Amino acid sequence: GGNSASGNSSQSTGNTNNEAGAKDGKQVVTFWHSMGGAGQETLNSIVEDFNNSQDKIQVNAEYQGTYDESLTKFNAVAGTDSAPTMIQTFEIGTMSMINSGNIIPIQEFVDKDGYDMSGLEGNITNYYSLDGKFYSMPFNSSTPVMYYNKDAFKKAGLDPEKAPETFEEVEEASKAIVKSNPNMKGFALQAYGWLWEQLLANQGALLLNNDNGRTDTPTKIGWTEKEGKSIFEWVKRMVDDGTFANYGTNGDNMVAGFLAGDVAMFLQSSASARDVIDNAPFEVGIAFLPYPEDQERQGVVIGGASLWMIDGKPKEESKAAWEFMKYLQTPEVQAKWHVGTGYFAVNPAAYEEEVVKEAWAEKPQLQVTVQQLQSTKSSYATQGALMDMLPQGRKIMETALETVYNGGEVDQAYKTAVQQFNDAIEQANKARKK
Ligand SMILES: O=P(O)(O)OC[C@H](O)CO
Repeated sequence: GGNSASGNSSQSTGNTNNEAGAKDGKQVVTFWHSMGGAGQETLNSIVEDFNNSQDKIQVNAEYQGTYDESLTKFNAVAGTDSAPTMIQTFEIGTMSMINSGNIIPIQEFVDKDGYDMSGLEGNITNYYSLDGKFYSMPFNSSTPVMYYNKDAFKKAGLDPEKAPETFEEVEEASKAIVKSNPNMKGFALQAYGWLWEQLLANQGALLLNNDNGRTDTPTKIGWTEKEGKSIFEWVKRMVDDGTFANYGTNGDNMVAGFLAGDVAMFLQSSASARDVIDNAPFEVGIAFLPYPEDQERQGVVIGGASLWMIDGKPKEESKAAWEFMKYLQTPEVQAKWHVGTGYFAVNPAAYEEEVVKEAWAEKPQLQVTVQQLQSTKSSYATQGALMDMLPQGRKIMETALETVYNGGEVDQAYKTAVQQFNDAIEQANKARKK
């Protein structure tokens, strides 16, 4: 996916024609995205299919770096002629996009067109529908899963068909791995705020108060000390055991380490499923996210990104982008997207398509990601948090995690992070009131 830490450095942008307006009688749509690797290949192929399917609209898909990088570029050109027609923005950018005044809510197109959004996956609607209104078009939805090396499990005397389910089971399995192969670590957790948020939600914990910002503007953090610390303490135990692989914030290095047999388990977006399964010289298992054994598994929050219509473009151009957005929702396109990447089909009718059935038979791991989403218990915790300071909150948790990876004490790192997180919430509220 397009996350800040594991973003892929691919520079291929497909068609780089960036001129707005009509071209050869065609309406040109400029689409900024953050898909690297298999995501980029699959997206380019879908865009090509769309362009070939009709002769009125030409979509130019342009890779703009990670979600963070793309948003920074966008903020620099918003309101000018260089702004794209539409942009893919990560889920935690939702509130800042809405507050920016730079977008046209998708709901306006839905209403004008009488377009039916009821076919969307319920968890995805839960995340993106605010007071019954869609501001952006759901497109690439993911959640993290646990990837593991089945061959290494066998070698360590572990059952490759039964992945560890709890934090404690992950620790036990990690010890067995290191014992059977001193050159391999047991487990890696990229210092990535998104993963920390998901491990929190899986315990039923809120990230922000006021029901994760779903019923009112948050005023402070929503998790308890026990919930928040459990993740740090778990990692700390593995650091102390010598079973933890420290890749810091670098997701690319972590995946490379897994593929090279340096570590047996890691957490990462389902978006990486095809890249990981296809590139591993061993059998890859995919499993649900772990949780502390004294809690019950609650499930995951929708991650990934959605598509935003940029305000201030000629009407015909926005209308053309809307046609493309609708095309992306069709079962055929969503089926191709799911099997080519590991992202969900936002339109679950896609799972009935032949290409999905074949892919699931051949790579059953792909289906585990969908099962984890569909077995998620609906609550404010798993609906996910909304606030404009969330990207900043992620950075705070990443710094705290890295401190612990590098030998720091949990109590101090945790306390500092909570303080900074609450400060960020307060500052964001003040800034908006100005
Ligand atoms: O890498 P992705 O696209 O699965 O997205 C992960 C996070 O939700 C981004 O905020």
